[in-house]
Amino acid sequence: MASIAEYYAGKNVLITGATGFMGKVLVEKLLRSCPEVKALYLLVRPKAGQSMQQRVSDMMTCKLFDRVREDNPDFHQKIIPISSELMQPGLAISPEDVEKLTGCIDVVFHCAATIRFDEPLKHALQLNVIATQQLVSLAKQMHHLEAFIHISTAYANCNRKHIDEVIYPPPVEPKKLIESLEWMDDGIVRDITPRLIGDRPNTYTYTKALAEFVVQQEQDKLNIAIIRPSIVGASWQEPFPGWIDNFNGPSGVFIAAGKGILRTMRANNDAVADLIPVDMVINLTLAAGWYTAVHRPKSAVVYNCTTGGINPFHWGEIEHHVMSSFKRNPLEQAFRRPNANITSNYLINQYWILVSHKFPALIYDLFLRLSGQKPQMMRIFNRLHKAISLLEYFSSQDWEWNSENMNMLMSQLTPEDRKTFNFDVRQLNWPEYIENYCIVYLLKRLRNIRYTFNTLLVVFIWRVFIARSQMARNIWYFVVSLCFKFLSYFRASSTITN
Ligand SMILES: CCCCCCCCCCCCCCCC(=O)SCCNC(=O)CCNC(=O)[C@H](O)C(C)(C)COP(=O)(O)OP(=O)(O)OC[C@H]1O[C@@H](n2cnc3c(N)ncnc32)[C@H](O)[C@@H]1OP(=O)(O)O
Ligand SMILES: NC(=O)C1=CN([C@@H]2O[C@H](COP(=O)(O)OP(=O)(O)OC[C@H]3O[C@@H](n4cnc5c(N)ncnc54)[C@H](OP(=O)(O)O)[C@@H]3O)[C@@H](O)[C@H]2O)C=CC1
Repeated sequence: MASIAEYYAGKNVLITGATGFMGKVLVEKLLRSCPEVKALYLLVRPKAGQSMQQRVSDMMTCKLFDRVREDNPDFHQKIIPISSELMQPGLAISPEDVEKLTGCIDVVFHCAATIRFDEPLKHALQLNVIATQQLVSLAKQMHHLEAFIHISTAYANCNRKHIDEVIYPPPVEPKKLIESLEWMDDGIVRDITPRLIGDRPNTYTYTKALAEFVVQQEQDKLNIAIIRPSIVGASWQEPFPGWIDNFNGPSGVFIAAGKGILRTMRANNDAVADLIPVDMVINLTLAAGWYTAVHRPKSAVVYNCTTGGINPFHWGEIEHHVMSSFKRNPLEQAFRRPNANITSNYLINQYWILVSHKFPALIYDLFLRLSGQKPQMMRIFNRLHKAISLLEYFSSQDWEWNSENMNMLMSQLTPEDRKTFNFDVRQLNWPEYIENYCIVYLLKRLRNIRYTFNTLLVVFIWRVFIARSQMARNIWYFVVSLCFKFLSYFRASSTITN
């Protein structure tokens, strides 16, 4: 049987959400560990004044792709951006692109979603459910499609305590919900949202559950796998330890605690913190793509991609390791010395919010006002309180996920693939992982300080040298005039070509 890299050799892969946190890691890993992959078609939208091409070019220059760049400086030739806005009918893909994609795609990875916990229901439904439905329709037209991999979340069924690797009946028939919300204005939808989502905490988990059902409906026509990661954190090993590019989930909490801003949060010390590193999730996703295409299971296979049942770590331990890491390696410009505590007691938490958050913020803002500056600390705390209030549901209780399919998949890999696409969460050393998670921010800062220091040093030595030596002065003027001539030449040639 073909190894994972052999399977992807010569394949055309379609990826949605490639500009996001997990999508980037997926693109990087495919290019690095499956170097014979034919092409990656990325569905990308223009955003914040940047064209789709510009966004993809910027993404490929980021540090995450350093190792790929080293192995293959021309890797960008394998990336084919396709303009697509998933909120639009037909995903706003041009007819020419639809023809191109239906004719050549072998594997689809659907990562795009809105992961905001406060997303209005209509918007979350449009992106997480309707866009998924449209992508599935497009996939059904693909002549050579071998696998459709949908990224869901382990919390899609967080209204249950024990979660098996099955697709549970949806809380409502998605088609009916879409039809009924169509005619309602945003105000009415906002009012009825709590009743609709019922015992789920937000529109995110609710719409991700509906999306799983939508994908499952096509299991007779497509080879489907559904990946359900729990809380996706910084990378464990690849392409280097501690890579993260956002403040979602625990990352924002860790930084707020490291900066000494966050002092208290509601979480259960003894509850399992089901964190999983992004590189492990992506390794499992690629392995699932391979398995689905090669074995073509009769029905959709669900992979609960979690750590708690196999290598549990608890919020209390996380608190301990995060705080000790920041105490040993303090962040720059911290508001106060880091000292955050978690408690499951509502009243104790409220007390500390008053004493350790609101009171110091008030004093600091008073100081800013008196010194003629704009007060800002209370605003920061209000936003932080909003963010953590949305996360507390996940840190105050625990769930049990069955992960038999994850174990089954691991047993199917060759020993070589088990190393290259490692998702064996038993190998995770939590204290070491947390240390890397926290320290990466510090390293970035230190690197900036080191660059600034080195630049200043060079300028200083040069100034001293120039002031003392006629020869150094001559070399300096020669180099400057050469640069000037070069610039003039380029300006002139670009004017001619325009
Ligand atoms: C030592 C202690 C150990 C204990 C530690 C316990 C950790 C317990 C984690 C559980 C984690 C469960 C995760 C479920 C697992 C999925 O299913 S994963 C999907 C995860 N999705 C998310 O995490 C998205 C959550 N975020 C959101 O929904 C939105 O960002 C929010 C929170 C509603 C805020 O929205 P917004 O007000 O429009 O503004 P936004 O620009 O997004 O952020 C505003 C500010 O909040 C801050 N912020 C955003 N997110 C966070 C955050 N997670 N934390 C802190 N600040 C944040 C931002 O930095 C920003 O600050 P400024 O830069 O303006 O100063
Ligand atoms: N992060 C986590 O902890 C977890 C994530 N997941 C799941 O993993 C997947 C990826 O999550 P993650 O990478 O963290 O999310 P990000 O928010 O980092 O990325 C979301 C991606 O979706 C794209 N997207 C959003 N809206 C649109 C749109 N209208 N049209 C086109 N593209 C759009 C974004 O593109 P753009 O850059 O243009 O905005 C981005 O590429 C999601 O399905 C999520 O549910 C599951 C469990 C945990």
